[in-house]
Amino acid sequence: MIGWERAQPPPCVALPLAKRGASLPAAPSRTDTCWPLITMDTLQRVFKGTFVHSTRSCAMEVLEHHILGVGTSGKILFLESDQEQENLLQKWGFEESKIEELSQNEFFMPGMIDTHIHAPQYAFVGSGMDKPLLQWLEFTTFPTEETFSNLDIAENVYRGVVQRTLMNGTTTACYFATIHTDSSLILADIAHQYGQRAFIGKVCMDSNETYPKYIESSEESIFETERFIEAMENKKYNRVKPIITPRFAISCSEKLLNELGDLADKFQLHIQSHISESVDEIAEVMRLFPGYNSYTEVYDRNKLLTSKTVMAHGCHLTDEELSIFRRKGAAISHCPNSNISLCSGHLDVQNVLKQKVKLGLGTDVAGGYSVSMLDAIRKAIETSKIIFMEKQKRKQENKTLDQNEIAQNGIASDLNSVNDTDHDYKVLSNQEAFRLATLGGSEALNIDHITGNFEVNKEFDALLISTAPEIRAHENLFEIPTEDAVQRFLFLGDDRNIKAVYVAGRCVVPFPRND
Ligand SMILES: O=c1[nH]c(=O)c2nc[nH]c2[nH]1
Ligand SMILES: [Zn+2]
Repeated sequence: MIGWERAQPPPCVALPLAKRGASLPAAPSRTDTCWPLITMDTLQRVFKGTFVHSTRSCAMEVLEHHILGVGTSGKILFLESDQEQENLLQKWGFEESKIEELSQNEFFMPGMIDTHIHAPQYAFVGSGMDKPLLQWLEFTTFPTEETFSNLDIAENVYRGVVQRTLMNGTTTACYFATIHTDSSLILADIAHQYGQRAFIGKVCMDSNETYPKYIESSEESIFETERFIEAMENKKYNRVKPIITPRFAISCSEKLLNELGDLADKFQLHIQSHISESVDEIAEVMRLFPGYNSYTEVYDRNKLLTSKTVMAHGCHLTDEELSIFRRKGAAISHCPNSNISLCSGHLDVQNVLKQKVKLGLGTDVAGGYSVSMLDAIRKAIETSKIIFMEKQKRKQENKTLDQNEIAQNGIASDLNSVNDTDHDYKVLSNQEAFRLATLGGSEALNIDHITGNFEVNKEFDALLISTAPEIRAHENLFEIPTEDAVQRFLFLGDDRNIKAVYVAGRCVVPFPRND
């Protein structure tokens, strides 16, 4: 299997999950028409304490005094109140001593999902922050990415970015690599080796007017993308998958976009790119693609907007374009640090959610200067506050205009009237931002049937968070409501508070020692 497919309806009845680990089921006889769907899943670890996650109906659910069991498959086998402990011991046949109990200062949350990050740009993270997008690409980004034809450079930087993101709680990363197939494959190997769940995109670009040294021909781009897909298929990595990656419309011909759309369809692959990040970029796209009505249409007519597509930014998408996203089931990766750092614009998250478009968060390293998804959470909230303040200001200005008009004409025209949605605009809550960084990201990447929260049968991608001592403002922090401790972690926490990281039940941070 190349992509992460949703399970098809079962062709035959699955074995019941209960009592796994007690004894193996008899192997089916040769006359059986099909092998049972569910293989043996033995209980591997049991944790007891506080679990914080999001569901469709609740942005942040805090489950205190709960017990969670993980199977050898890496899947969550149960999550129940600890009042059920006796029943669980019986049902799953384990000893009480097997239970690993969290301290009062600890909780589990789902691993965070970075829906948009450029692995090679980790090489210059935090620099080149004084230019707008198109100049930043020309003078900082392309010259660096070009050097990734050198496999030693690639290996060095890619090891660094995988380690750093994992330590910062990114259990799933959706990576852009560079145009170089072999170094992109090294990124896949490293993600696999460290146990990070990842999409890896060999970048495609057959046009580069500003920096012509970093380019491939259309034929090369397609040939190399197929080679990349095949090599990834041969590796048979369970949790590291290829993703079709046209860089953005400016760097791709119509022919290339179209053929990449065909490839995504042929191999049923995920797709990622950039869209409507800055005003200058949109103007350039409309110049290059005069036969199209909008940036969204450029991707859509070339079959690149599907339910497995994630597009970074979308700051300037119109409601009409957002409705195409909704119809196609395509997602947006909101990268607020990058949008501010490159002065690109702000995404109105509340509007995207209102339009029911799938939405996740991304660091967009190195347009964004932080590898941490906690930073993406904070910047998403701050961006929303900026939009709120702008709307408040506009409301106030319009009120003054109205008053002046009434004074002059006895009546105010409705030219100044504030949009209804401006009146009830709500700032993004920390709970909702938490959901975007976890469950939202899994929906955006179309892997919410596998990860994103602690629902039974999903894989256990989790962070063990300790709120002590770095963010403990005073000694009795653990006496404040858990919701408050979580909020403080979201605003003040960092990798020192992330004591362990699990992907599919396997502890990947701290890194296993080689000796
Ligand atoms: O933030 C961005 N980073 C990039 O590398 C890029 N390429 C095209 N458009 C881009 N936007
Ligand atoms: Zn980007």
